[in-house]
Amino acid sequence: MSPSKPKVLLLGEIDHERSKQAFESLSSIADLVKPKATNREEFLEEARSGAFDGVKACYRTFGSIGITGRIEGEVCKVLGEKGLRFVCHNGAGYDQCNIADCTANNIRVSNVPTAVDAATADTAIFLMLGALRSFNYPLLNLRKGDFRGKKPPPLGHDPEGKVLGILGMGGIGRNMKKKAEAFGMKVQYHNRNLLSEELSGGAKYVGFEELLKTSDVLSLNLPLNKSTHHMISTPQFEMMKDSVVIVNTARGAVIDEAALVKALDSGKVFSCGLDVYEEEPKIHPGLVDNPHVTLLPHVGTWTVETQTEMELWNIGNVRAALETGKLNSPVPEQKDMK
Ligand SMILES: O=CC(=O)O
Repeated sequence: MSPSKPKVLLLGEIDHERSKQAFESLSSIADLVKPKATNREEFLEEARSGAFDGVKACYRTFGSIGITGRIEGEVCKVLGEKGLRFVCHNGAGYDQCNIADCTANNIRVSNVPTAVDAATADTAIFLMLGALRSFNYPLLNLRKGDFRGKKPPPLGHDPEGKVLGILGMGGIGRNMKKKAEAFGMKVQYHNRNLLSEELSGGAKYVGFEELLKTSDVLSLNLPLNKSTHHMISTPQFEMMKDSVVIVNTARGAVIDEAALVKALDSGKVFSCGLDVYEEEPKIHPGLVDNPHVTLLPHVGTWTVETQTEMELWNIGNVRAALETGKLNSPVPEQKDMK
């Protein structure tokens, strides 16, 4: 008798034709299963009932948090006991997964770097220009049939000659750096590690406080974890230049949203461009009601090309897990996991 195939659990949807086919092709080496559950309680019940016995790897999407809740605690324990060894997260930011809980249950986690870089950096540039130029205000007025608004739109600022401070110089930060230079900006960065000259592309490395004190625009391009939660709050805003512009395409909770609203209201922050929020899909009323800020609903990677590449990359992680027992892009916290 041939040994039974392992199972792959699909949490969320695969949307694009090429990736649907790539996922289906895994059926030659694994049985592909989906949950019936629609919330965490039902999901745990389904797992305990044996429906996921033999699941070795799972492919999960950002939206699947609606089915499972965060990948932490009981979910890790129950799935780990049932044999789950790999969680392949389709996204760069994997803050929905508690890596310590996964490690404790012998579950390895991967994310999707690189494929997200260009589209997220494009979004950051859009938000930066929108915020610098205060484009949202005239956009709103025009749509209300009030061409430039009763009051003329506030004058914006040119990117040319301004200093862009990038906090987190990974793939997205580096991609944004190149694009910002095309607008005549000078780029400096702060990162956990100093980058080689080749990787930094000549951007100046500065300490965290110097970045805050000397940047005209501050862009957040770093992951959310315990040490970056509310990294930007009132004391940090106080250190910044007057009329600074803030751009966030990383994760909302890197900024203390209430402190940002206060800094906008006091004029310390000229404007901001945000794609991410502390409690998505809720947004602080002080942001929604402010006509001058540029807001997007977490669509940084929302293009056909990028979504397809992300799905394919994530399927590549599932395949590698099944065929070699290793993930192509394990999360850094687990790089040394035996
Ligand atoms: O938010 C998008 C991602 O983490 O890839």
